[in-house]
Amino acid sequence: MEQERPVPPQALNNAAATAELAAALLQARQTILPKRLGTPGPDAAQLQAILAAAAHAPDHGCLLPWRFVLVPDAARAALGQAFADALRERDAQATPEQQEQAREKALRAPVLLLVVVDECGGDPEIAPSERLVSAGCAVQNLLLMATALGFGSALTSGKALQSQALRGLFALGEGERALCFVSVGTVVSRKPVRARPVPAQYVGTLVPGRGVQPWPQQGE
Ligand SMILES: Cc1cc2nc3c(=O)[nH]c(=O)nc-3n(C[C@H](O)[C@H](O)[C@H](O)COP(=O)(O)O)c2cc1C
Repeated sequence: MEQERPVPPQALNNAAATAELAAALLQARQTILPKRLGTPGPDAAQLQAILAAAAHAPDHGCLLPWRFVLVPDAARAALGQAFADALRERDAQATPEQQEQAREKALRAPVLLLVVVDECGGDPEIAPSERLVSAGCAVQNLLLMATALGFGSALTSGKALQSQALRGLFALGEGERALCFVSVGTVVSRKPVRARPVPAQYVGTLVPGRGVQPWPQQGE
């Protein structure tokens, strides 16, 4: 298997330019739902770059507790059937129209991946929550690389992920959990970007004796 060549340190020696580029990339990513993603999808080299980005996620214990399963065109009908079966697992009265709607969800976006996390294999000291964080980081890397290559992307979830139909189709092991799907493709249309929270909304400062106080503190 081809190893990635390490980036020479001098490639990142202009911190200001690198930060500006990183901020632009982060800010460019927004969810583009699968129904808004069309062809062309990434070519083989682009898909390789997107998938390779995941490997740069932090991974406590280097367990590689997550994996991705590509769902190519030839497997979309089977996934659609699993979605319809999952619906019937939850609702035996689901109408044929509802089942068809469920099936149709498998046909969107040129690239579709299932994210799977292994919650208990390997070192039992590494908790499921840490594995989920690692998986989240891997997914974000993948989304950012897709964005950098000019593609739109989205995560989608739903009750079908826990269904026997889907678990069976993907042959998930006992300790494995299907986290979400990742879709990638060309942006056909997009919604306006959403307002982002600012750090003051999600950052506090620990002040011994006074608990967690707002950030920034006065004078900071
Ligand atoms: C694990 C996960 C699952 C998601 N599943 C869905 C989904 O099923 N349907 C959906 O519309 N958005 C889904 N989203 C996307 C969020 O709705 C989206 O990230 C949010 O609206 C913020 O938009 P942004 O990604 O453009 O910042 C999911 C996001 C995450 C992290």
